[in-house]
Amino acid sequence: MSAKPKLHYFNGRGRMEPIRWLLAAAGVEFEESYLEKKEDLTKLRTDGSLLFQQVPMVEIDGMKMVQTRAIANYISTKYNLYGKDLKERALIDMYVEGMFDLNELLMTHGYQPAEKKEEHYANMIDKTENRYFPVFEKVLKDHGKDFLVGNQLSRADVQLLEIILMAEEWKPNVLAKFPLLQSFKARISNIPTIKKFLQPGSQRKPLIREEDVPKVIKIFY
Ligand SMILES: N[C@@H](CCC(=O)N[C@@H](CS[C@H](CC=O)c1ccccc1)C(=O)NCC(=O)O)C(=O)O
Repeated sequence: MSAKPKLHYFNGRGRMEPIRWLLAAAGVEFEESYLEKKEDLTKLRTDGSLLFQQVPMVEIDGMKMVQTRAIANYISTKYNLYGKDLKERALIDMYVEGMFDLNELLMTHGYQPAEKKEEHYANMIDKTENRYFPVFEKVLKDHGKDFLVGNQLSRADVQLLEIILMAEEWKPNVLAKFPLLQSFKARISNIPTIKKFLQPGSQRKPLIREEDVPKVIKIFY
């Protein structure tokens, strides 16, 4: 039995949350090592653990993986969350890259300075409702299956549920015009491994509180 993956990041969502979601959906237990101060980051850097001096870093299968997308690709391939063939993987990649673009907005909103928050929010919600969610609503309609690609769970389904929940945190009725996304959310949330991850006490991280933002920034700058 290989050792559990070990995630190195601060105790929050940031760029590591999509990786936590994938591991949880795959039913893979993982450990976490939290960076709490700049010295914790410096230590990882000086012992040569960070290829680009950055986190996320995941110790998995004897590797110290960095770069969120590379880590997510590895986990998705290893745990069969990447479709059944090259064409399904191509669709999954397109959908997931779009989701990463939306996630960049959703993930960073809480970190925006006061003077940028209103404009950032308007753009974030506009892109959510008018660029990204309409695409996935149509994919679900045209594909007509339980999942976005093929007929099995993939990383695309996992990451779409993650961003749906993040979008709802900022705008609770964001799915009002997307009935197929509403049923998708209920269906995927009910998958046992995901249902467990959504329970209180799991390793899923909460939305960052405004008062904690300076503490996170201080670790990295
Ligand atoms: N391409 C890479 C990029 C990885 C990356 O940007 N890592 C950062 C920490 S995460 C960041 C922390 C505050 O800015 C954050 C925290 C919360 C939300 C968004 C970003 C880092 O290590 N910054 C130190 C440095 O760059 O010297 C990847 O996809 O993995």
